Amino acid sequence: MKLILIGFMGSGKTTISQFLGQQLAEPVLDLDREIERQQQQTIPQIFAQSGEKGFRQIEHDVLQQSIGFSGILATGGGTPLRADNLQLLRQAGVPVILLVASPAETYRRLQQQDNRPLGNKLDVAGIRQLQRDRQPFYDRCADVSIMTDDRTPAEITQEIIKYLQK
Ligand SMILES: Nc1ncnc2c1ncn2[C@@H]1O[C@H](COP(=O)(O)OP(=O)(O)OP(=O)(O)O)[C@@H](O)[C@H]1O
Ligand SMILES: O=C(O)C1=C[C@@H](O)[C@@H](O)[C@H](O)C1
Ligand SMILES: [Mg+2]
Repeated sequence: MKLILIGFMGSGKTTISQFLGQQLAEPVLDLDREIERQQQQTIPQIFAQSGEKGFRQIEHDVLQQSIGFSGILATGGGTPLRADNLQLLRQAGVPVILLVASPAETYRRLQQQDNRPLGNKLDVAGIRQLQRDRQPFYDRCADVSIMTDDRTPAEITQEIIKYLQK
């Protein structure tokens, strides 16, 4: 593993991981996509069948399998919430980068897709509250935090590369 991206839904983990993979010529593993591949179900289908509790257990198991992967790991928005996941992410011994977007920008981005069972029903106030609830978990995990509002994926990617070169 070369680096790990964490952050709230819509902060850009999946998008930025693809840019970083291109720029750094590293393979990319997206935890949500890997879960869907292994389960042969979409994330909404897993939530509908097994609930959030079932999803979190699958997420943990797939993270445990994936943590030895050498490349760029994009996590799910809730991955750092479990203490055992936090431990796995920290033990990887690579930079953990937190991507941040404001509630209004997050709302705007989440409108573009209907594949987040925990995000799609939230209004801006609901997003602000859930971000607040999760902030301590993200902070415990992250080495550095990067604001993504009003910046293109290419600009954010360059900032991360600069950080890695320091
Ligand atoms: N810097 C940015 N500026 C504008 N739009 C962006 C930016 N980064 C990502 N987006 C858009 O926001 C949406 C969410 O991005 P993405 O899927 O990468 O988020 P994510 O952090 O992986 O979310 P999740 O935790 O739900 O997997 C996408 O439609 C994407 O194109
Ligand atoms: O923030 C969350 O709890 C989630 C984020 C997504 O990446 C998915 O992992 C799933 O929709 C749950
Ligand atoms: Mg994603």
